[in-house]
Formats: sequence, C-alpha cells, structure tokens
Amino acid sequence: MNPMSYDVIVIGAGPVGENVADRVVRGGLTAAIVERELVGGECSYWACMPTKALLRSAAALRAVRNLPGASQAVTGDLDPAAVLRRRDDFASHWKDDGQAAWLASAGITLHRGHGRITADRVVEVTGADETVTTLTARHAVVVATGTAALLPDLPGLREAAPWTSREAAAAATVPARLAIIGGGVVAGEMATAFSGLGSAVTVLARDGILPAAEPFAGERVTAALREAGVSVRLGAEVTAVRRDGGAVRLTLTDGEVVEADEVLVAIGRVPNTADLGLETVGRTPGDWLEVDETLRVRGVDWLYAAGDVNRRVLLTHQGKYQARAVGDVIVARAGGAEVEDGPWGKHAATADERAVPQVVFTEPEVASVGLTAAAAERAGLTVRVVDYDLGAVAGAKLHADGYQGHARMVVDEQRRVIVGVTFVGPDVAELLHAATVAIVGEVPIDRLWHAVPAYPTVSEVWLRLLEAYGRP
Ligand SMILES: Cc1cc2nc3c(=O)[nH]c(=O)nc-3n(C[C@H](O)[C@H](O)[C@H](O)COP(=O)(O)OP(=O)(O)OC[C@H]3O[C@@H](n4cnc5c(N)ncnc54)[C@H](O)[C@@H]3O)c2cc1C
Ligand SMILES: NC(=O)c1ccc[n+]([C@@H]2O[C@H](COP(=O)([O-])OP(=O)(O)OC[C@H]3O[C@@H](n4cnc5c(N)ncnc54)[C@H](O)[C@@H]3O)[C@@H](O)[C@H]2O)c1
Repeated sequence: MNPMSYDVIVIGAGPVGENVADRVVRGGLTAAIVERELVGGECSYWACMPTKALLRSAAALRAVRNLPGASQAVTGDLDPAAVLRRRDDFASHWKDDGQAAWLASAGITLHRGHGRITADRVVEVTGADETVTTLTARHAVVVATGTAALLPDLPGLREAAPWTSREAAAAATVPARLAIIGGGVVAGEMATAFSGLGSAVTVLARDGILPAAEPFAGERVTAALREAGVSVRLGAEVTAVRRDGGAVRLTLTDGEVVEADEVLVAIGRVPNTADLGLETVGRTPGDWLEVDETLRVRGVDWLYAAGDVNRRVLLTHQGKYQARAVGDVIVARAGGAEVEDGPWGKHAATADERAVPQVVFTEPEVASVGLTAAAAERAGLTVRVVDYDLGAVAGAKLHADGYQGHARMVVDEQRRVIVGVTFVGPDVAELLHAATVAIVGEVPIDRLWHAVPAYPTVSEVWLRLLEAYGRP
C-alpha cells in the first residue's frame, strides 16, 4: 500500500478528465489523474479525430468535383491507403506520449491503471502488473470515465466478432462489404466514410437516419447516401447474426438475409461505470451518474461526474465545457468562495440544456444547435418555424455548382428569440457558431437585423431567414 494525497483525483484521462485536472491546477490545487488505457481517451484515438480524418479526403474530392475548372484537375480516384495513413497520424499511431508529456507540463500527476472508488475520497489504482496504489483526495473525486459501445442482445452477434465504432475508426483495411446496424450519428458518419473509401455499405436503420435531428436532415442524408450507392434500409430490424467462414449474415424481421464482410454496431453507448466501486457511494455499478447543475453527484458532496459518463450530452466540446465548470466549482468550494450555480452562472453547465452545438460530418453535413421544432413544442414553447433554401443564397451558388441545402430557424414567439437552428448542406459546419452565439446570448430578433452578413457568403442565409420571418 502506498498512500498518496492530492486535492483532487480525476478518474479517466479523456478530453474531459484532462480539462478538469488542468482547471483545478490552474486554480491552485494539486491533481492526480488515473488512466487505464491511453491519455486522450476515446475522442483522440477511436472517435472524433480518426473518424473525421477518414471522412475528410472524400469530402474534399466531392467538393472539387462539383467545381468546374477545378474538377478538370482531378484525374484519379481517392487513395484509401493514403487516407488510412493520414488517419493513423491523427490517431497519433495510438501512442499517448504527447498527451502524457502535456499532463506533466501542466503539473498533473498521471497514475496508469484502473481506478476504483473504495471509500469516501479514496481511489485505488490497479496497474497492469496488478500492483495497487491508494490515492486519497482532500477535496474531490471526479469521474470522467466516458462510455463504450452498446451491443444489443442479438443471437450470434458476439460470436460474429462485430465492429464497434473503435474497430471502424481504427480499421487497417477497407472491407468490400460493410453492414451497419443503427441510424444515428456514428452510423451516418461511418456509412459516409466507408462508402467514400470504396465499401459497398448497407445501413439497417430501424428508427430512421438521424432521428433526433430535424426531419429534413435525415431525409437529405438518406438521399445522398443512396445516391452514393449505399443501401439504406429504413425500418429494418436485425433478429440474428451469423458468421459463416468469412462472411457475416444478418437476418431481418421479414426473413431476408443481408450479407457483408464486417458488421458495425452503432446503436448508442453505455457508461464506463461497471467496475468503478459505485456501490461504495450507494449507486448501482453500470448506471449513468446523475448530477446536479454543478456536475456534482447528488447526495455525495465530494464526488463529481463530467463528460459522457453523466449522460447530459455525449460530445467532446460539451464535456470540456462541463470540465471547466467542474474544475472551477471545486476550486471555489475548496477556497470557500461563492458558488455561481444559477442559470448561465460560472459554475453551471446551463448550455447543456439550451444550446448544444453539434456537427454531423455526413454528406451533406448537418449542423444544429438548440431545439428542433418538435423538441421546442414538446417543451411547451409557442414557436414559429422559418425555413429557407440554402442553395438559393448567392454565396452557396458560388461555393459549388448545384449546391443543395436547407436552413431552419425555430423562434420562441413569446420572447422573440431564437431557440434552435439547423443547417444541412456541404460545408455548413462553420456556419454554426453564429447560431450558438445568438441562442446563448438570447439576442432579440429585432436586434439580429443589425448583424449584417457579408456578401457574398453562405452566412447571408441569416438575412434570408430574417426576411422570411418578417420585420414588423
Ligand atoms: C465514433 C465516434 C465519433 C465521435 N465524434 C465526435 C465528434 O466529432 N465531436 C464530438 O464532439 N464528439 C464526438 N464523439 C463523442 C466523443 O468521443 C465523446 O463525447 C468524448 O470522447 C467524451 O469524453 P470523455 O472524456 O467524457 O470520455 P472518453 O473520451 O471516453 O475518456 C474516458 C477515459 O477514461 C478511461 N477510463 C474509463 N474507466 C476507467 C477507470 N476505471 N480507470 C481509469 N481510467 C478509466 C478510458 O480509458 C478513457 O481514456 C464521437 C464518439 C464516437 C463513438
Ligand atoms: N460528429 C459528432 O458530433 C459525433 C460523431 C459520432 C458520435 N457522436 C456521439 O456519440 C454518441 C453515440 O453515437 P451513436 O450513433 O452510437 O448513438 P446515437 O444515439 O446517435 O444513435 C443510435 C441510434 O441507434 C438506434 N437504435 C437504438 N437501439 C437500436 C437497436 N437495438 N437496433 C437498431 N437501432 C437501434 C437509435 O434509434 C439511434 O438512432 C452520440 O450521442 C453522438 O453524440 C458524435
């Protein structure tokens, strides 16, 4: 036993854990971080970065092919091997020396191994060689252990060695045929990526494509995937899976069999809490960790949970936003300073509920923030929905010949502020932050008329949306 004390112990060195530790050290406290795999977490090696690298080259090629003058310069096809090599670079070749060095430079102590809470403010770390180190926290323990892929209980699935997002993101070769179970964000992006790389892709989307987004988003992504040769089977449900020799056979509810070389399961996530000692704090192992506005686990005053593991929003940027709030509130509570946990306060993660931005890097891209029209109505708001054809904007016509896209703004009619925006179209990702600022700032519609978009940019859609809404 080797007792060591820190002000704060963070379990999990993904993007969220790293940012919590950095924030508390900047606030004058000491911090240790516990990591059982790679410093940088899912995002750096198997999620955000490598998947976007898999998507980017095909997106650039599509863009240039839609631009007369430039398209003539393209004489060959995509080189999948070169894309995979670039992906390897973005995954740092699955080595974390760079990020571990950053932790050291930030004054954060790294303990490698599996962390488990064993008593109040006590974390045991079991290393790869089974040695156990006991850490104690003077002020707080923060769980930032993230999530893993959810696998459904389908007969034959586990024996068929399915891909999860990890195997897809780190694929060493491109399968000739890929079947994807699911229709959410991972399924949409992976279908786009692997069809771009040359796989014959079949998407078995029981609940549709991007069902949580505005309906036009899923419709446009479905149409584009089909145009790219992807077989999108809306409503298709898998009942059994079998791997015979090399091929995987998926049986659907109507008895039809879909054959592929690999099957990717992308139906959501489970929290990494099964072996974390949650029973010692009266929680059930394997459950999501429910937290209050300051990301503190309800009823346990020294325990916090940030990032994917608290299920508020499963996105890196939002988890890092939570990390800044958690780090700062721990420092405030440790020093007896005032806690600002009211809406939009320094220590409250208010944006998690009102203004979460997300870009889905499909073709076309889907960029959204805040509420969809349906979600706003469910929340009891009186809303007005304003739609505009993004392809009709001068900047979009210049951007690409035959540019097709759509924009929607959802306005809370009682407060006359925007509560949701969705853009669908090529390269709409960079349009999103203006919408986020308008929603977080609760900028009145009447004032937005004074925010003039430059001509001729795609951002002129903002003016067109306001014109469609009307000026009294
Ligand atoms: C395929 C895919 C693509 C994605 N793309 C995007 C994107 O483009 N943009 C975006 O914003 N989000 C994206 N996400 C979501 C994003 O990856 C997560 O929101 C983010 O990684 C969450 O960060 P985290 O720090 O909470 O958890 P993680 O990144 O999962 O990190 C948790 C860390 O904790 C460690 N750990 C777990 N348990 C223990 C333990 N008991 N002891 C010690 N260490 C432990 C793990 O090894 C891991 O390193 C994507 C997700 C997937 C699956
Ligand atoms: N660009 C990005 O921001 C990005 C990219 C990838 C992943 N992510 C994040 O990662 C998280 C996980 O993504 P995901 O796609 O796994 O989850 P998801 O929640 O986005 O989608 C899962 C989909 O699977 C469907 N589903 C659920 N159970 C099913 C079943 N038994 N059979 C068939 N379909 C079923 C659901 O209806 C849903 O549409 C998301 O929350 C997302 O925010 C973000």
